[in-house]
Amino acid sequence: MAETVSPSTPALLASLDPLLREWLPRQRWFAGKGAPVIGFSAVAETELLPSDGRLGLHHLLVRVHQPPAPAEVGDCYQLLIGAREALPPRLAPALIGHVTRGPLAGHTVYDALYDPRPAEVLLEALRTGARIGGLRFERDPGREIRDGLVARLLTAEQSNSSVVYGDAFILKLLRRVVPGVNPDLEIPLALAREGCARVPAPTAWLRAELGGEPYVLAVLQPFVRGATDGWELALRELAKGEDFTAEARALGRATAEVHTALARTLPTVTLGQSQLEPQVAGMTARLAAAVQAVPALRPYEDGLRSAYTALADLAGEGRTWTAQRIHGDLHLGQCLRAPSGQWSLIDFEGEPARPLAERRMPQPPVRDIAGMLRSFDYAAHSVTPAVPGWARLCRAAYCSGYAEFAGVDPRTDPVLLRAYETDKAVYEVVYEARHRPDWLPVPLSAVHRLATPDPT
Ligand SMILES: Nc1ncnc2c1ncn2[C@@H]1O[C@H](COP(=O)(O)OP(=O)(O)O)[C@@H](O)[C@H]1O
Ligand SMILES: O=P(O)(O)O[C@H]1O[C@H](CO)[C@@H](O[C@H]2O[C@H](CO)[C@@H](O)[C@H](O)[C@H]2O)[C@H](O)[C@H]1O
Repeated sequence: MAETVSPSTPALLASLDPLLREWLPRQRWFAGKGAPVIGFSAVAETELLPSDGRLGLHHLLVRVHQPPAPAEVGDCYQLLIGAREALPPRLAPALIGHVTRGPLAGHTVYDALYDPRPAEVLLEALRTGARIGGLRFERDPGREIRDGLVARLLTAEQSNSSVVYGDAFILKLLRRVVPGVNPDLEIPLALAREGCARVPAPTAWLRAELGGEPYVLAVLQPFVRGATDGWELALRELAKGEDFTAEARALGRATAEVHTALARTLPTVTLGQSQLEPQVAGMTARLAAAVQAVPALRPYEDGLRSAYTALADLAGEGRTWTAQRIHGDLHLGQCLRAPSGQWSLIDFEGEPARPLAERRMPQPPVRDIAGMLRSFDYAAHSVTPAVPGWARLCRAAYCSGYAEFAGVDPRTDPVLLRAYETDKAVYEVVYEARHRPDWLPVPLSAVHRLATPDPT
């Protein structure tokens, strides 16, 4: 079922089908690794460069069919397919396969983001505000994009794919796309409007309107040159036995700046007992599911649940909290330190596995704070021997830095903080059991601490 098919590339997807079945599940960003791929349907096919020349470029949005989900609710992925008569050896890692039938018969197809020339076609389309088929390349007219910038694909392990242009810009091409307003564009645009310098301001973006629904497909931002992410930096300092509290304090301040700007520019709501109930119910249900999935959690179940009931009790006594738009998936890896010492926060997509509507809901800012506190703990427990004292100092410095700017110290609400930290640690236990079993002791050490009613 094709919702929009450009007449210039009929049946392209059908001819790629056997190659994509083999290639797609091997991609790091493919989220459906648990079930076999049994077919595809085209959501949109757009020709960006015709394949009759030396180099063809095709933009595809494909719905992936994976049992037991019905075909029409399969995840939708964004692909950029390059087509050449022969693939130069430098592009071998990008190979998808050799096409034997259909419009690209006789061509070798590959992931075009590995190839500077097609990636530069995308930048040029953004620079000129092109409209091609259903694709809308848009830009902030107030921000300059130089032409002739050379593209290189980032090879980091990512949920999406990013291309850097001449160390001036970075384009994040979303891989699994969903209809609706994407917070990865919405939040940085809102922060830029507020003049918040902690987040690189979107310079341009790619949108599409498909079946009457809006999609955000890519976002271009200034590239922070020579940056190190917080996780790398923390591990480096730990290995040297260095103090990290000055950076932790600066990170606390940066988080507070972002939260303050978001509370000014996007809606906030008051959470009383009736609004908090579903939050607590969600935490409790996630804990129950986690205990089923990871039996090592069982001895701690009652202790962990007490973190949630303590919060529900406070709400029952009439306490209220303010919820606002937040980062939603904050950890040290989402913080970039420029050589100047300035910290930026990136990747406002939220936890990609959660539905978009949930990711866009106002939440207590402590959720981000809890994510960062967990991250200091992670760093300290990922080295041998673990250095819990290092984490304690960083956590305290981070909260102080936050309080200095926001005027509120998260430690003054220990019940709320414990509940959100517990929810994150439970999530991490499941994440590690699934993806990195060797890391399981890291969140389990926090579970041990959080399961006691008065954690320090
Ligand atoms: N503005 C930026 N400047 C420099 N590097 C960046 C910038 N934005 C992202 N990066 C780099 O790209 C990586 C992936 O970006 P991210 O938004 O986290 O993508 P994903 O959602 O795919 O994980 C980051 O870990 C960081 O190294
Ligand atoms: O960055 P993602 O959105 O893909 O987040 C997932 O992977 C993270 C690991 O890469 C994981 O983060 C956990 O490990 C980090 C160290 O590798 C640590 O800094 C985080 O605090 C910890 O939660 C994250 O939970 C997962 O969603």
